[in-house]
Amino acid sequence: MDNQMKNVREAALEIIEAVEKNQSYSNLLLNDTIKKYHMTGPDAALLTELTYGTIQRKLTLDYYLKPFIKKKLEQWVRLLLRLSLYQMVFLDKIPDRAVIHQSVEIAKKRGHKGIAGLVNGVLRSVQREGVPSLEEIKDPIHRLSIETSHPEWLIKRWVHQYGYEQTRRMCKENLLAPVQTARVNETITNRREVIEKLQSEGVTAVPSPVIPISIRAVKGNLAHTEAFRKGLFTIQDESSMIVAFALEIEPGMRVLDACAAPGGKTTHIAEILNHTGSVTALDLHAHKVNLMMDQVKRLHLNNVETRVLDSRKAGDVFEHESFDRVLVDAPCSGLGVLRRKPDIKYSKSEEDIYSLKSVQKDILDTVSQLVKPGGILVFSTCTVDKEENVETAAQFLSDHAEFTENPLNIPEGLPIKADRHILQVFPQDFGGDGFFISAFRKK
Ligand SMILES: C[S@@+](CC[C@H](N)C(=O)[O-])C[C@H]1O[C@@H](n2cnc3c(N)ncnc32)[C@H](O)[C@@H]1O
Repeated sequence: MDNQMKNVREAALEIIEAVEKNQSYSNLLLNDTIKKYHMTGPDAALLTELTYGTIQRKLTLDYYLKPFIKKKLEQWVRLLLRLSLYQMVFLDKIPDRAVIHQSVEIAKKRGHKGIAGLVNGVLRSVQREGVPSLEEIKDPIHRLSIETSHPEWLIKRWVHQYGYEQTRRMCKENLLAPVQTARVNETITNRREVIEKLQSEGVTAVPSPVIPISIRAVKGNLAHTEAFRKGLFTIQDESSMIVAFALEIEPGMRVLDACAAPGGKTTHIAEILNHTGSVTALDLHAHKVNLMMDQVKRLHLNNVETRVLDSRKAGDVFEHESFDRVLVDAPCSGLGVLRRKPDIKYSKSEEDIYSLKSVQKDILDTVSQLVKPGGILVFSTCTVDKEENVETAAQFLSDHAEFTENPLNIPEGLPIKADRHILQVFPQDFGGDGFFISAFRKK
């Protein structure tokens, strides 16, 4: 057990280092590491907690460590201290002396006796003296930035867009682990059957109070079940599930999903079509299109056609005005999914937001030509930034007189309301991702 725990911490340190060097995203590295070391239940859970927690709390941890670090440290030593402090300050289940012992062992193994002594000294001083108080930070923006570990530019931007209180609630929510939710595949089963089947496999799930086709996992991992392998559901965030409702799909329709991989919304649309009509699913990357095909097969769907294509070229490939519905679930900054991908908050910049906005505009301009008269175009993102969301949607309407606002059709159980054709979901609204949805109808 002791040895296993040490391995988990070393693995966590490796992931945090790779993320810090921008080598990959934390969620991808975490999955790869769990597979590589064949980690099971408790070890995988601890690795996830340590990795996400340390990344999520980076700015707070650095603030806490600052008074105890007197000289320049090698990067891995600083990260080891961050990882150790996360356990000492934010986790109750591991005694401080165990954390310090494990960290010193890692320092000895990777470095030398001197580094082990330094790690031991810093952590023992923190244990003795306690971490500095956040109350010492007078500026409210800077304090919120350190307290919730979001960069100051982002806090300023959100306060400007949504006010201080909404920003504070969003930043706090971004530190919590999201509940695992799944969309029931109603072409072959229903919510009650899925919940019973999961129960027989030792996984407890309950019906979602906000989305009629969603279940929420209470105990166990939905991904590791036979019910999942057999295609009874798709693991998907509840905010993402709202998008297909906004498309107002009817049987027999021809639908284009312009940015489709990994296929969460494509398969939802195909399920609503229930073996009628068709969904044409485009994505820029061949490997992602392959992943999408795996999902289509797993869910036993027969009405999805995939294609590797830059949707900015879709106007040359498909007949104009030939789709009843077009979805642009656009590439975006991802600032609505910081609970799942905490590293995004440190890697994205304001320039990224403006360049993504320009890609979003180009995709919308092209694929809007493919919408039939009377058809609906939905534009969605998993971000909360106004520039990428309401601004892109407003610009689209002002550039395209042939489109008008289409009032949003969303599930009644949601505790939030659309503002005519626009819906901004915040992570704190009902525990779903931060998400934006807008709908337009071609005149
Ligand atoms: C937000 S994700 C889509 C998520 C997907 N709709 C789902 O629900 O699973 C955006 C996708 O757009 C793809 N993409 C980015 N630029 C594109 C372009 N110009 N044409 C087509 N796909 C693009 C990315 O590869 C990425 O898979």
